[in-house]
Amino acid sequence: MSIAVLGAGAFGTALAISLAQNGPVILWARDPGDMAHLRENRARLPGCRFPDGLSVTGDLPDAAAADILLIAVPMQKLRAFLSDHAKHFADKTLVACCKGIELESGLGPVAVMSEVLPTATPAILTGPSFATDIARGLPTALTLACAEDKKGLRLQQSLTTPNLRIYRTTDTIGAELGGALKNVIAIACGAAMGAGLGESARAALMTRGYAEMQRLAARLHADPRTLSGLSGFGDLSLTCTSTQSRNYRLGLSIGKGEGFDPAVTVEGAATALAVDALARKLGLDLPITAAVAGLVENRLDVKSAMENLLSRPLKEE
Ligand SMILES: NC(=O)C1=CN([C@@H]2O[C@H](COP(=O)(O)OP(=O)(O)OC[C@H]3O[C@@H](n4cnc5c(N)ncnc54)[C@H](OP(=O)(O)O)[C@@H]3O)[C@@H](O)[C@H]2O)C=CC1
Ligand SMILES: O=C(CO)COP(=O)(O)O
Repeated sequence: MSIAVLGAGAFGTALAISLAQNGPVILWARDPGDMAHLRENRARLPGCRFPDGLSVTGDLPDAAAADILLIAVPMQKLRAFLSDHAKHFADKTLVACCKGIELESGLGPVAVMSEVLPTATPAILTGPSFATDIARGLPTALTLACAEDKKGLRLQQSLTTPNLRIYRTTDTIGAELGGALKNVIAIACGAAMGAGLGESARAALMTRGYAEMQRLAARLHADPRTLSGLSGFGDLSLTCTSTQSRNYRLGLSIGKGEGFDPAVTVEGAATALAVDALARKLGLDLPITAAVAGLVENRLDVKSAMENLLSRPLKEE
């Protein structure tokens, strides 16, 4: 099965580098610049050399001729990207590699792909993985979710590499929620750490944040086991504890009262707003998510957000 990765950000580039261990891979960039010549993506993933099997193109129809298309553009850009190139994607197997919930619709990547391209086969690749770790060949495990199990099995086999171990599920809703929601909780954890509230506060936010993730997942009929796996508990643990995470770093800067580069991809910011709106619509109580929405919109400071959380009525765990 031939593979192309569409979107040459840090994650798309890292996946292409890893997959090229198995055979030829095409990496599509909207602006390839001198990547092909340098054999490196200096802007997004500096220091990670391209293996011989990786070719770079700016020609989308050429890349989209591959059997499997990994879509690695940010969540809030996904719908427009798919619509703009719909004629090339109509009957394809599309694997979303983004983590987030769309602001306008409250949908995750698989649902957006199904809506825009009803004749394509949608799947999602998600889980705890920093792009640099994958590109450097460090051991990483991810979840591949595809509602059609036979197709999911083929994808699992095609996307496994010597350092990338892929687990499989048919629960696309759980997989996309795990990846999206952990980013929101990572912002909360970063904010607490940045404001000097301590590691016990972070552990409480991770645990109660995980309860919010499970609450929303249950309401949207995800399998609870998915959330306790790589896309959920796994990615939450990684993202809430590492300064490699951009979501965690945004939180840190909010906690410290510092600015943050708006050009950096931080999926949890828009996702917090999308999930907060969705929770209100569904009548669900997601107080940490609501606090993060307040922080990213500058309606709330960390001190007040924590006071709000601590003064809520006492309840059973
Ligand atoms: N980085 C990581 O460690 C991981 C990231 N992810 C997920 O991967 C997704 C992408 O993140 P990441 O690669 O890190 O982000 P980056 O900021 O590194 O790159 C984003 C990429 O998307 C491209 N892009 C942006 N808008 C469009 C558009 N309208 N059409 C086509 N291409 C577009 C950019 O192109 P250009 O360069 O031309 O601006 C860039 O190549 C996110 O959802 C993230 O959560 C998942 C796991 C790990
Ligand atoms: O999703 C990731 C790790 O699994 C990357 O996290 P950030 O987007 O916060 O950098």
